[in-house]
Amino acid sequence: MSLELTAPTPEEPSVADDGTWLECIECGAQFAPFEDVRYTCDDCDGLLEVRYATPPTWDDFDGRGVWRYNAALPFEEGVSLPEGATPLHEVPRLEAAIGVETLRIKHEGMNPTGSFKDRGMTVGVRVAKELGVGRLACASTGNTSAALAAYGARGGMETLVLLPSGKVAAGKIAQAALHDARILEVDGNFDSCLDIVQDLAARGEVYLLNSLNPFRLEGQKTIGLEILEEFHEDYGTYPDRIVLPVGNAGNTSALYKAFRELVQSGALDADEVPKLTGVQAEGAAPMVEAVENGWDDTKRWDDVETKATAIRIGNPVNAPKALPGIRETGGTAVSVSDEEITEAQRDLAAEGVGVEPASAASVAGLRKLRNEGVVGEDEQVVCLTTGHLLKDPDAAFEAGDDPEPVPNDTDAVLDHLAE
Ligand SMILES: Cc1ncc(COP(=O)(O)O)c(C=O)c1O
Ligand SMILES: N[C@@H](CCOP(=O)(O)O)C(=O)O
Repeated sequence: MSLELTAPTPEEPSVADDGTWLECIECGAQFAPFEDVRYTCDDCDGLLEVRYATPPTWDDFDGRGVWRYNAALPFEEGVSLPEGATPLHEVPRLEAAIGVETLRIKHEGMNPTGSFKDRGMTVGVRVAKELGVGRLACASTGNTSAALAAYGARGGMETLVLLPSGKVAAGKIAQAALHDARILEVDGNFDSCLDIVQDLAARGEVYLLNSLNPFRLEGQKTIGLEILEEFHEDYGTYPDRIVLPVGNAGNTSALYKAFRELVQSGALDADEVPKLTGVQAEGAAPMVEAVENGWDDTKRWDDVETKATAIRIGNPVNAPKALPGIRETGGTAVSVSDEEITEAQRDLAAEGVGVEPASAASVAGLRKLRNEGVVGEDEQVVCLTTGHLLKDPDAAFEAGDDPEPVPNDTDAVLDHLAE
C-alpha cells in the first residue's frame, strides 16, 4: 500500500524529471510530471501524488515562507506574493478552558489572500506556467477562487471560477471580482461546481487548480513543515496532535504527505508524527462517517448545509489520500454543530485571533474531543485556523455584538456608557 507512514523511499523511475514524478496512489502507474496535463491516473482514474527520489531533511530548508521548503517542492521558486510564515499563536485562556497541556493556533488566515489556499496556488500557478496552459479554473466555496484570482493575476494568466450561488461569503467574492476572475454562479452546491470544472478540464478548456491537482497539495505540505519546525523550536518536541477543519480533505492529505516524506528521509521518527484529527460540520460530514465506519473512501452527501460555508462539501475528492493519513497517524474525525463553531469563533476572537467560521471548527472539535476524553489533558495540540475573519463579514457580525447608536454629543455618550 503506497500510503503507509513508513513506506520506503521510492526508487526513481525512468519517467522522472529532476528526481520528480507523478504516481497513482491506487495502481502505482508513474507519469512524467510536466510533459502532459493530467490530474488523475490514465489507467485507473486514481488520485495522483507527486513523488521525489530524495525526500527532504531539516538541513535542506532555508529562507522564509513556502519557498523555504523548496527541497520538498517541485521547483526552486514559484509565482509568489509571498505566502506562508504564518503565526503560531499562543492562546493561554483557551488552552486552560479546553484543558490541554499546550494549545497553539496556526493561523493560515494571515496568508496574502487570507487563507491557506495561497500555499497551494504559489506552486499550482508555477506548474501551470511550466505546462504552458491557458485559462486557469476552479470550483470554490470561496477561498480557492480568491487565491486563484490573485495568483493568476500575479502570473498574468486568465482565471475562471465557478461558485455555488448564494453560498459564498462576501469577502471571497469581492476578492475574486477585484482580481479580475471571470465568476460564474452555479445553481448547485460546491460538489456540482467541481463536477463541471472537471468536465471542462477533461475537454481541455481549462487548467484545473482545485486540490485534485496534486501540485496544489505540494504547496500545502508546508503548513505541516512550518508547524513542526516552529513547535520544535519552542518546546524541543513535536505536537502530539494537529486538529484541522476538513472540506475537500486537501490539507489532511498534504500534512500527511509532508510527515511521510520526513519519515522517509529519517528527519522524523514514525512515533513523532502528530495525530491528524479532522473536524467537519454536522451538516457536511462525509469524512467523519468514513472514519467511523473504517471506509477507504467517502460516500457522497448530496444535501449539505452549514454556516461554515467554506466546508459545505459533500464529496471530498481527496478522501482516499486523507483517510490513510488519519488512520496511520492514530488520529480521528469528529463533527460539530454550527452553534459550537460560533462559540469557538468567539473564543478565538477573545484571544485576538479573528477567523472565519470553518476555521473555528478545529477549536470546536478539539473542545468536543477533550470533553469526551478522546484527547488527553497531557496533550500538546496545534489547531489549524484556515481563513481570516474578514472573509465572512456577515458571520462575524452575527457572532459579535451589535454597534450601539449614540447622539453626536460627549455627555450623551457618557450617559449611554453609564446605562
Ligand atoms: C477556510 C477553509 N477551511 C477549511 C477548508 C477545508 O480544507 P480542505 O479542503 O483542505 O479539507 C477550506 C476549503 O476547503 C476552507 O476554505
Ligand atoms: N474550501 C474550498 C473548497 C475547494 O477546495 P480545494 O482545496 O479543492 O480547492 C474553497 O475555498 O473553495
